[in-house]
Amino acid sequence: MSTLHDYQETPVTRSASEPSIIFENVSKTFITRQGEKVRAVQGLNLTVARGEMLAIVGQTGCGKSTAFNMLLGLYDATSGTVSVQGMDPHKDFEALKGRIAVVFQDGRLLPWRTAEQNAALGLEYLGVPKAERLERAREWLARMGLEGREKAYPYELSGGMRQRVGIARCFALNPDIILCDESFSALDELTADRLRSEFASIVKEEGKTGVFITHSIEEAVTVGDRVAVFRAPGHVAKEFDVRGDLNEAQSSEYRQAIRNVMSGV
Ligand SMILES: Nc1ncnc2c1ncn2[C@@H]1O[C@H](COP(=O)(O)OP(=O)(O)OP(=O)(O)O)[C@@H](O)[C@H]1O
Repeated sequence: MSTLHDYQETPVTRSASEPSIIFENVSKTFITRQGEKVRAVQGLNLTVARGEMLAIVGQTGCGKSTAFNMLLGLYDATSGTVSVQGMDPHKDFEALKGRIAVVFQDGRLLPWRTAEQNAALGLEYLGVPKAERLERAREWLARMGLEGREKAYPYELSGGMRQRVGIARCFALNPDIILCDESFSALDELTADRLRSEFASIVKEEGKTGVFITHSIEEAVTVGDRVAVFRAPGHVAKEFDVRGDLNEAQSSEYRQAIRNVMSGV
């Protein structure tokens, strides 16, 4: 008998306890240079509660990045509503600055800056004074195990260390929401495993809301409290509640169920 828990979507409410992120019947259509319409996202309904980590998994081209870019305010929805902490991320871009931080795949470090200067970059954009931003950057570098490497340049660091600097930069901002797009996929498996669990623990300890985009079912089940399986064009085919410690048999059952939904079985 199956032990899997399907996620029951709670009705969208507008209150103090309203979810941190809401997609309500969202669609995004691109017009190509040849004038063709591409429906990247269609009928997307999704909520992320405050303090929750949602993993989004789906095959290439199913609309994950488009949804992610709408959260960042880089794209406006063609129809429907995207709400981040009660604001429209596209229209209220300035107001949301500093509240959302992104961990990119390769750390996206500036090669001419030291680890601490890179970790302080987000705070610099927000206008935080130099002494304060470097102090916060150093605190987070230490927390990420990089004490003593503050003055190192990116070329002197391993891929895993560079990603740690990227994570330190993200947390130094003290954002409410953390977004990750394939953040650990460029690392070797062991380094990725370690960093992924450390990252997930810090997100929890700090009470942040997280959205984690990945192609990897394994990663989605490990990192997420909940896994939303996307299918093209950009909608949630099914959600799975995976919070709590899963034993190997349960984890394997979830992975298989997610694989089936991803591939449309
Ligand atoms: N700027 C754009 N102009 C036209 N079409 C686009 C644009 N961005 C994305 N698309 C199309 O929208 C669809 C969804 O793309 P998207 O990048 O969101 O998928 P994805 O799930 O993130 O894929 P991947 O996992 O490969 O990054 C694809 O068919 C893609 O070709």
